[in-house]
Amino acid sequence: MTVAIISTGGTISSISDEGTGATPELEGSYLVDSLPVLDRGPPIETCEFANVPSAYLTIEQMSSLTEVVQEYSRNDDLTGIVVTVGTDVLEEVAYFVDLCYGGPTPDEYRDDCGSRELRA
Ligand SMILES: NC(=O)C[C@H](N)C(=O)O
Repeated sequence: MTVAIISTGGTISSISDEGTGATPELEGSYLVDSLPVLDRGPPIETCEFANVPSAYLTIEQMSSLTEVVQEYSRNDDLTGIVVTVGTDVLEEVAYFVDLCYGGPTPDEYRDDCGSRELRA
């Protein structure tokens, strides 16, 4: 069973630049490769959805993100779907996708596989 990680940008995907500050440039696959603890978990498939500060996500992009989540949720080979989003509008994106998703929701929430490291 595989976990899909859909990356959208935010500080977690950013590198520091003295002139422009933090700019999202790192892909989700880089984030996964940066966390060796994830090797202990299920295989991971990454989806580079966007690479923007979260406040730059448009309604259209959030709608597309919902469609991507819906598409992944139809894949029986997946055991989980993770969306990485910047913290500025994290709640708004989660609320939007939750309202528009309409698919099955997890019946179990787990706190393992390096999620503490991811939160850090
Ligand atoms: N911590 C963050 O990710 C903040 C960032 N400005 C964003 O929401 O994209």
